[in-house]
Amino acid sequence: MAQSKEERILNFVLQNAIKGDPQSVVDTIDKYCSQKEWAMNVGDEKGLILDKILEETKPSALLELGTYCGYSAVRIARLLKPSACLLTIEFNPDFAAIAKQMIEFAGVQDKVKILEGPSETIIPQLKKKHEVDTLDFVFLDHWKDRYLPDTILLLEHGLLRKGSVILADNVVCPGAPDFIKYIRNNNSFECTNYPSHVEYMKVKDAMEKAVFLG
Ligand SMILES: Cc1ncccc1-c1cc(O)c2nc[nH]c(=O)c2c1
Ligand SMILES: [Mg+2]
Repeated sequence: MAQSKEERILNFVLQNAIKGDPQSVVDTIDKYCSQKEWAMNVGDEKGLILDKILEETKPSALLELGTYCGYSAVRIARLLKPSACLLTIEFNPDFAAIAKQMIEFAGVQDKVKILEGPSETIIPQLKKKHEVDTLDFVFLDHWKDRYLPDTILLLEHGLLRKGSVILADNVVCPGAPDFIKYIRNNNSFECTNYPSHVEYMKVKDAMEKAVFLG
């Protein structure tokens, strides 16, 4: 069976990165995806914005929507305190299998839990099945047309508290106009836009931070 792009990315990491070194895994994926095959990792430019917001927030309970190959899960986990936990939801089982291996190779498996399935099914289960109280940080990086409905699900299930940070990738390209319209017009959120570019490209993109005010 022909290898998938995601398998090629994983194999490049397994053969070129340093086992147990999350920074080298992040750098190796960026090297492959900027020089060999483009892939939808948050990348190094937007990754630095993610890093800065994580360092400001110092979260303990985190949720990521859209694991893909595990690039951002490794990037996030490398900055977390030992007791912190990142839950990451991935709909595609092939991507989830790649991400599991990527996360284990990076040595951050104790801080990351991959939940396989649709976000609309898993979000309502987070409190009872995954022992979540409230989330300190949420990274939206899955399907743009799920950003708004999943944000509403988080609110409806009491998963946000005063100060919870939502960070959304790709609010310019591919764009999430309904999410942006809702969140910027909702007085319960304080929004900040971070202009950037699509990973590994010169095309304009941006990230949006929305702090829940309770
Ligand atoms: C695929 C693509 N083509 C051109 C421009 C941007 C994208 C793109 C970039 C991303 O960072 C994405 N993140 C999560 N989910 C996506 O679907 C996605 C798509
Ligand atoms: Mg993205």
